[in-house]
Amino acid sequence: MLALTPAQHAYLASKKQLTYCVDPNWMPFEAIKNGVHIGMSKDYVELLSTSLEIPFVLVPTSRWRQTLDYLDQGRCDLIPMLNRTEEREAYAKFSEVYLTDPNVLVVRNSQMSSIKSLSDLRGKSLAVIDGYMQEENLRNAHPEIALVRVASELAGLMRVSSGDVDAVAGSLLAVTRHIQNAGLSNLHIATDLPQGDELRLAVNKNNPELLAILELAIDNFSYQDHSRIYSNWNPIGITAKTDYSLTWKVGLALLLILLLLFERYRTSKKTNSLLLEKNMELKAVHAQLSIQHKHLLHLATHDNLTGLLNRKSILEHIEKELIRWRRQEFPLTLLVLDLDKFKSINDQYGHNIGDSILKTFAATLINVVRETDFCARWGGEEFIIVSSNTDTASASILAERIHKKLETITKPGTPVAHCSIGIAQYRQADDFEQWFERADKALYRAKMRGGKCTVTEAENSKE
Ligand SMILES: Nc1nc2c(ncn2[C@@H]2O[C@H](COP(=O)(O)OP(=O)(O)OP(=O)(O)O)[C@@H](O)[C@H]2O)c(=O)[nH]1
Repeated sequence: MLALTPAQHAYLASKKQLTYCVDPNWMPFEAIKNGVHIGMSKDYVELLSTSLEIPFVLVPTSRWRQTLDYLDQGRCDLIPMLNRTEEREAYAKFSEVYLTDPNVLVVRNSQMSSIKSLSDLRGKSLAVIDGYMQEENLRNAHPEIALVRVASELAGLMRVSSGDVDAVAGSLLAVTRHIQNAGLSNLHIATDLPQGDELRLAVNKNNPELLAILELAIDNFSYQDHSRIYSNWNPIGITAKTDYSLTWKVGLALLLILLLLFERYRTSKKTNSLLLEKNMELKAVHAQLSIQHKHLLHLATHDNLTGLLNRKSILEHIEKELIRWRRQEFPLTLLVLDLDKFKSINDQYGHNIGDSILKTFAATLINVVRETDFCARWGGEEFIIVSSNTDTASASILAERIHKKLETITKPGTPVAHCSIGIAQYRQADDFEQWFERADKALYRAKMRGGKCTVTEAENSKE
């Protein structure tokens, strides 16, 4: 059950239904087929509709640009899967990221060795999908590349395949699906692009109430929901199927070799195309496995609930950071954070609200720290931040920002969460345990002062 405020209930009751627009041609993420919405976003929309108890009605569009225009003009209430970009922020507001997919550069096999990264495309042509995030990113970041706008990923792949343009940028899942379905065997994935898809829900910027409601519903998506939707539209069973068909095709290839004795020219052509087809299948399987691998790696290194690094993985980062420290000493500071009176929040509001506070707290840390800092869930309601090139004084400023931010981000229906923070700067000859213990003692002192405050190791030792 979602913790909606009375105002949010009234908002939904007055709307009666929510309208949405999708990309008409972006499988497996989403598409419109014979007027019906299909793809992963369809399943997410159904989840939203069930948990908010309101019908979601598709407003069909024929091109992606039109989908964006409809949101801008308020002709639909939301787009369920949208990357955030500077240009889109002029008319849309975005939820947290809830689905990611790498983006890749695809080239012809014959250009495999000459185009290995974006920098090899200087003076060459690159197909981008009209209105997609990559069009905006690459237009701004790589003016030296001649961009060719195309209507869809498939149109871009066909033009690369025919030699009309040199490369195309697209989402890994969509690109591998098209290459496989259209049998574009002369294409090859050259590299990952720096920016992949980070998909969020988007509403018209004049509608922040709706965004707050949708965010509550997204928070409720479970890991099982995500993996069920992913496997609905990206069936992993392909590996087993491919094995059988490979066996069958190898048999056929042997038969063709016998026929070679009679029809040398025709048969060799067929064998060649068969091998190319198998090669493509292997590439597709390889791409699927690499997605699964990334997914599993993420599960092994990140905390399931908050998405932060887990304890095992932060310890590995710290080990590397200490090796770096020994080469070039720099101020390196550890912050240990613990939510205050969390047991009584759980007791009073229930475990689900407790979980939601942990997630919001984690998102706050990620927002506040620098890109070079590492944040992790240490366990339960305890978190740590390792901040490089930061001394105790700067870490105290960071801690203050966290306290302040917590005051402002409380969601409707949830209590204000506070935390206590202990800080210790790394010292030569410390091992991690000694360093952690010093920060933990400072945290204990902060708790003794009643919580909602920061104590540095220096203050702690004065007392
Ligand atoms: N909802 C939720 N609660 C958790 C999770 N992990 C740990 N907890 C709870 O966090 C609470 C921690 O309680 P305590 O260690 O007594 O700490 P506290 O109530 O925050 O008290 P102080 O730290 O002294 O302010 C326990 O009730 C745990 O069950 C989690 O993943 N979700």
